[in-house]
Amino acid sequence: MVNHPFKINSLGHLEVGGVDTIDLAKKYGTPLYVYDVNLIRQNCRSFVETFKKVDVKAQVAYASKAFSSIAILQVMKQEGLSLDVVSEGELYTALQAGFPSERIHLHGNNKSINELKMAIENNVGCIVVDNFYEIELLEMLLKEYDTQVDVLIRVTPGIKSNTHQYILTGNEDSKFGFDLHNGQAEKALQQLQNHTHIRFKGLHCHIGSQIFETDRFTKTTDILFGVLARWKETYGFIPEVLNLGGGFGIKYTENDTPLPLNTYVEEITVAVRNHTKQIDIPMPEIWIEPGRSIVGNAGLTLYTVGSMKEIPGVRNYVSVDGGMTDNIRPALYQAKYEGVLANKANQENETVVSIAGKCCESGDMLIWDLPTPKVDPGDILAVFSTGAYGYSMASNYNRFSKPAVVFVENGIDNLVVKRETFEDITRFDLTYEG
Ligand SMILES: Cc1ncc(COP(=O)(O)O)c(C=O)c1O
Ligand SMILES: N[C@@H](CCCC[NH3+])C(=O)O
Repeated sequence: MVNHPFKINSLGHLEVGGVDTIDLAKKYGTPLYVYDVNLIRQNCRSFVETFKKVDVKAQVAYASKAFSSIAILQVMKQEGLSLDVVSEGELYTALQAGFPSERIHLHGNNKSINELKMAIENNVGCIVVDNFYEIELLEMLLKEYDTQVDVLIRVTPGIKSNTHQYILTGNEDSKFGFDLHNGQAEKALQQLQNHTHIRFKGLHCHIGSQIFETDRFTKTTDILFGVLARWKETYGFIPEVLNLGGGFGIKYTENDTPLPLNTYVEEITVAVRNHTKQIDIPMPEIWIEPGRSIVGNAGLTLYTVGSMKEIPGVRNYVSVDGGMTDNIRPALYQAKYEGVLANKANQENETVVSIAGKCCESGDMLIWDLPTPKVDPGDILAVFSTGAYGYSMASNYNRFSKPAVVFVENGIDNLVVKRETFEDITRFDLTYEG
């Protein structure tokens, strides 16, 4: 019944990391994000250990946009990962978590002077340069600081993947990166090679998110190496680093059939190794940037069921105490989720309901057509695979407060992000007397 990596305990309740979710709901309230830290660690280790097994120098950079908080970044640090940040806020959080700055990579298609300064002042390991304006800013700042930085350039290979249009990034018509085919990437190379303040290390490319086919990644390496072969001949350029981004798909519903994480690493490595042999260059370091595949399936959200509306012959709406404010993905990408009544996890399904949120929007739906046992007010609904892009994309729409986040590991639960209070909601508001 629970086709996700969680157990049902002897009380018939859903259990995460050895802790009863009903106890968690009572202790911390709902909505509540719950993470199985052991699963997060397993996901990290799948990537790291596979790179070791195939004997490739690598960095696995957790894409912190998927879920950033001090506690999760401490876990990533413990696991020896690197980190992808895309803003001052994400960088600040990483520094607060004590994350080693030399393993932090700064991204962004419109980095501000302040972001670049913060990165330089904190000696981040790498800046992934996205456009010509950024090159100008970076040159100016590095001269001012009289220092050097490692740089990759982000390129768009012109590849389409089978995913939602909003989470495609490697196509030609993208706001990200230098186009590989129209000469932009080559012009960037000419500007950066042999630069006095920029140590130009190689290429970065991220083709999109929630991708299941490894052939999209191998096709990307074909395209990159087509260009690298030419750059070797023309400019003598040999990349030290190749960053192939993240985007490895996870299971949200039974229709998703993700590959084991090691498969992506193995196939990417084979493709890169073959190409390096063909064009006779040393194997570069391979960097990847998984976000969703590290935290997505390790997280779930608990809600309390409230009102219900039955429209005979049409639909049964069941409303919960959260919604698009804690999970925007169904409204934004028509994303599908599965869930169970956590307090009735071993009962037979006997009805089909649609789970509505509390916001004043008809589109505020979390799940359409979920088979469940008989639903009663007060039941606890667990929605699976909400660990990525749930909390990080949460909002205060309708002035709902953002939920708390709890980590569970080896039967012990820890609050790692507090629930927002009403005072938090109004903390920036100033009075106006007219
Ligand atoms: C540059 C970059 N790297 C990594 C990621 C992480 O993607 P995912 O969470 O799908 O692994 C993203 C998001 O799509 C991204 O834009
Ligand atoms: N936020 C998106 C993915 C975009 C990732 C960043 N490029 C999601 O929820 O699927």
